[in-house]
Amino acid sequence: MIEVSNLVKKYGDHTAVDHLSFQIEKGKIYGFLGPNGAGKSTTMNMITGYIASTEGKVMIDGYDILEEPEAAKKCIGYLPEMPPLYFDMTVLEYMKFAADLKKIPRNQKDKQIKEVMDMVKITDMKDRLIKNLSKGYRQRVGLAQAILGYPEVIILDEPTVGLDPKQIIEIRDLIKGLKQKHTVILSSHILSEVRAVCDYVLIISHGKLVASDTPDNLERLAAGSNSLLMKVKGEKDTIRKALETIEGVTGVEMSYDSDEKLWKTKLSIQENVDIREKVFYAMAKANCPIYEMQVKRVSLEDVFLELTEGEKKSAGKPESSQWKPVEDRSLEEEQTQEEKNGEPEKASDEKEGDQS
Ligand SMILES: Nc1ncnc2c1ncn2[C@@H]1O[C@H](COP(=O)(O)OP(=O)(O)OP(=O)(O)O)[C@@H](O)[C@H]1O
Repeated sequence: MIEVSNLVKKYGDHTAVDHLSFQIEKGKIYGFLGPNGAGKSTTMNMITGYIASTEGKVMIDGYDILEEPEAAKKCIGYLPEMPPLYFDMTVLEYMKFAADLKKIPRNQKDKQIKEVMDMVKITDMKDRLIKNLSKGYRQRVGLAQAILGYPEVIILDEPTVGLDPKQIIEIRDLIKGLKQKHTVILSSHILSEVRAVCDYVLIISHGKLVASDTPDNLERLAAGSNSLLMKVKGEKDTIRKALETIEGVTGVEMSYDSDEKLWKTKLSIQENVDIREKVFYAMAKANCPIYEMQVKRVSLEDVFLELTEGEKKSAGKPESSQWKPVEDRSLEEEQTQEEKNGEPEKASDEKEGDQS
């Protein structure tokens, strides 16, 4: 359906997207996941033909987005990060305007507008000016224009950003419903969103694709680092020896908690092996009572944190997950870069004409 090959976008010296290649198959929801500034919006803007790539190719249903933009764009509905809405139009006026831009045949126009407005539940708001809508409703209107024309692929850039929890749930449900008839690609820096909505995840960091798989497989792949955390009373060597003989244990780390007078013990264990019972009997046999035992499974969050934690580390597997919250990253720094390299891009309203 979509084939992205060796896609590169440079803003001056800064490489925002760095040789990205991936394929999107029909009928699934894909999550494009990465911290702020990872290059998600830039990639989506290139896939949808909003901006040109520096290198590489995007094919949509066999059409090159730059060489045959009209045919390629017919297959795509796009909700950019800043929905291109005209605030002085009513919802219905805007929907008609969007339908005209998409060249929806006259005999289908009213029917489709009604269907789509019903689908995203904005019919009650049809006569309201867009500037008087809440952010959640504006997002629905943006989503509605993306769905109009029933394109095969719907691309949503951070569709729930800035919404309240109730609106987030509603928009997520709407997105899940789209899967029946469309392929959906959504970008997000929110893991729980991707976990809740997507069948397949593409993790991007510093413009590079660092992992792509189903959420379950990503967790399973990283599950080699599953571990069992314990607090045990007894002699260090006795505990260690007893634990090391247990089948499935691949490593034992111990540190003494002098307050509790217990050994804090971390067992590395093989994937899919439950050794709790063996550990219990081994410790009982060694006369070393267990005070606490907890299995620590790798979550998608751990995978994400490991993969996106730093450019230097992203090639290998970092030891820890000292994630710097994305909100803390220096926006100022990015803006300076933007100003420095200053490749002029159109304002969001000007991009309206490109929506198809
Ligand atoms: N027009 C531009 N000029 C210069 N640099 C840009 C421009 N647009 C984006 N960048 C830079 O490219 C990098 C990737 O930005 P992009 O917006 O694609 O990231 P993102 O993953 O979508 O992040 P966010 O979630 O914050 O939108 C950032 O460092 C950003 O500052």
